[in-house]
Amino acid sequence: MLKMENVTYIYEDKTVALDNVNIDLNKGRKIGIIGSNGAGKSTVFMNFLGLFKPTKGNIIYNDTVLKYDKKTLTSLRMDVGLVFQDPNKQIFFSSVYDDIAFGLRNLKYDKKEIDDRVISAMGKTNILDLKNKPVHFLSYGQKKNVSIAGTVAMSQKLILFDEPTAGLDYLSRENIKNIINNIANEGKTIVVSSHDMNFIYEICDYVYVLNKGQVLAEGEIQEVFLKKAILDKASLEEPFLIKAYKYLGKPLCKSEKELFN
Ligand SMILES: Nc1ncnc2c1ncn2[C@@H]1O[C@H](COP(=O)(O)OP(=O)(O)OP(=O)(O)O)[C@@H](O)[C@H]1O
Repeated sequence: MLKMENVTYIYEDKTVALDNVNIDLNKGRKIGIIGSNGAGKSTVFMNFLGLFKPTKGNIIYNDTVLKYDKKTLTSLRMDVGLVFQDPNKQIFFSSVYDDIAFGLRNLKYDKKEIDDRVISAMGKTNILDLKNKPVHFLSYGQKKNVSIAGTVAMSQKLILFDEPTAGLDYLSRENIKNIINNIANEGKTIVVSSHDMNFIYEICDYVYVLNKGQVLAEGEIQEVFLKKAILDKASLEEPFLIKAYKYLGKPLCKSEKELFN
């Protein structure tokens, strides 16, 4: 549904954040966009969301060059959602229910539809017990789930996750993994930007490696992560499961569960 063709993006101060980048979000169901600080990941998301317009090149949306008129951008918003890295930037309302319902109310869905969707999104993100809780009492991890629920309720075809595991403990991280897998199993496309190589390796099936605004490599997840030279060049660490395979002679597994069972 979305592609980036030869996109260069230059900020006002002349920083070249993206340099002739090609990314095709049809290449996987769960796509990782990885790169060290400043590699250009957020700028990629902003361009895919239509919030930034490429300096050169095009965003291709449903096989045509993205136009930036109100009608096309509204359609893009209905198809593409974003889960912010920091849930505090995404949550506006004081009640969990109202916050998740916000986008749906904006689109003027009827009350029953809103209720069904909010409850379903809360179920999918394991926060049904928080329904009546004021947002300011929630922990960071719980707020993260609320912000994901708000996006899940919109039921967009493609969801971008910006650093979904930042600031989360082991259990919350596992919870996010399950949520993402369940959403992908419903037929949605997930795009995850992250520094957390273990998470990306376990969750994604296809990956783009960004380095200094350029795509350094792309491919099936194991194929890319087995090439240490690429990870070194992009200043990224090898995931634990790749290390176990390469240096400890263990089988090449996609999850810790697989390795230890
Ligand atoms: N508003 C801005 N004005 C000027 N330069 C910017 C702006 N925003 C980002 N940049 C620069 O663009 C480049 C890419 O930044 P971007 O935020 O896309 O990287 P990132 O991969 O998301 O980094 P991080 O992992 O640290 O969030 C960096 O050199 C950054 O300093």
